Amino acid sequence: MRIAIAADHNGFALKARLISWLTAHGHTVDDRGSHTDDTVDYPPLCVDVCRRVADGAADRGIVLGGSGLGETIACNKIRGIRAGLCHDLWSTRISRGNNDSNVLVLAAKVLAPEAAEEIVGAWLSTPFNGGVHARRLEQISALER
Ligand SMILES: O=P(O)(O)OC[C@H]1O[C@@H](O)[C@H](O)[C@@H]1O
Repeated sequence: MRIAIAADHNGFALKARLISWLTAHGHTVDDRGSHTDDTVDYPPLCVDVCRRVADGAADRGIVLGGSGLGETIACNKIRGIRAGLCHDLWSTRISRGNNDSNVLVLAAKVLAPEAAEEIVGAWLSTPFNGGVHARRLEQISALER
């Protein structure tokens, strides 16, 4: 998949590790920054990744922050984005299977690097279940109109 990824100062180190993991697993990664661990505001980074997903320039997006909470709020402001903050495999599978999330948000201050890799792997491989969930997603999409 073509994956756009970004992180603020809190997620900078984990982003580098995940880029290596994603590349090793055959994905094409578009690193949207930040490129240093200097303190930065995360909303523009979220917008950049999410616009690439919404426009079709990327298949999926991954955003990393400290808690991931602000990033999730920002990402879900972008039309067409379904961003899920995932701390474990259960929520990751729900995020894909029920919510068809197209942006994964990770909390660098919560997750061990190995857990983050495991979550990314599950998120990329779990299909959307459709059915009743498609109807609910359409109800959510209607909120954007
Ligand atoms: O590190 P500081 O600037 O205190 O807070 C930024 C974090 O606040 C949270 O919403 C985000 O997860 C972001 O990473």
